[in-house]
Amino acid sequence: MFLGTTMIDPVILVHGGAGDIPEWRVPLKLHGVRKAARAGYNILSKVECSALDAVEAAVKIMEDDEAFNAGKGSVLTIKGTIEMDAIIMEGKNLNTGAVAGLSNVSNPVSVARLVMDSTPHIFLAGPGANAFAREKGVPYVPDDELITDFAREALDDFIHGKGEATSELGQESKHGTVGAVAIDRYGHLACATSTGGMTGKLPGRVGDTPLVGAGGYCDDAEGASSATGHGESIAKVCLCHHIIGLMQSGLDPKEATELALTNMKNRTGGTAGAITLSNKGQVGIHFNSKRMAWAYVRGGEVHSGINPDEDDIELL
Ligand SMILES: NC(=O)C[C@H](N)C(=O)O
Repeated sequence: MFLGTTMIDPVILVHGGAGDIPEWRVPLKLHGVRKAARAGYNILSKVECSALDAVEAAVKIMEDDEAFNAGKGSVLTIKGTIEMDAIIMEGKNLNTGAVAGLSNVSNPVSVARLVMDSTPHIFLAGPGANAFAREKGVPYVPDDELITDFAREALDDFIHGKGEATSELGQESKHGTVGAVAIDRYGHLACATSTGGMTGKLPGRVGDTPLVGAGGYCDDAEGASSATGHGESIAKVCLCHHIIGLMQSGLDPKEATELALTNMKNRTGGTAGAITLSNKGQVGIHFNSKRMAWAYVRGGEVHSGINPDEDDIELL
């Protein structure tokens, strides 16, 4: 409900993927997540702001940045092709849009938004998702323009390496899925997540990212969460829904995010990270991978980090 009065301070929190990120990629990742968080906050600062617009804008910035495994810079299937997955969700009414196996578009998150806004469905996959993007006039981008040298090298390393698709170890770790959660001044929450998946995945493989409750979940009654990491593990435990459920039983977002990730690791052996916001604007950030780039903006401050227990603060 649009109340027209300030209820809480808006917050946007983003991640740029969990993984074994090499040292030389750290500055690129931090630059990208800070830029995305600032762009999202810029939208939240407007009077007629919406958390939904803010998470879409922040994710688009990271999809356009080839330092991340989403949009341009997406990792490749074993056949050398691009198949991208994305989700967007609105906490006010649980409206959701998702796509899987998308190619030839720069911003899968915006196609997910179109699924949400202009179809009676929540999820389009494969040829249907691609045809839908064309019907909606989403600009066609040759996949060659989305494929980077890093993605090609990562696939090459994968093919000559250990031969198991991973999301957070080895070559693929040069890149990271992206995600955002936000709360606007009216108390509405939104989340969005976008990825190229895992290097060397089988064509047709769908990970956690576009699955409601796995790669993202939000409900104004509690909070919003977005995940990154080993997709099969995240999906098996419906990680984001689990986090929100733990908050419902009284944990704060930090405790809920940490406990859900520990439970996931214990049950599946996989590692991941997640970012969470409560409906009061409290932040939860945790990862059991080596690193996860994240940033959030609240008030006049931009917080960011990539190593455990890091929190750098800049003025907006
Ligand atoms: N890097 C990632 O977060 C990958 C993504 N979760 C997937 O498995 O598709």
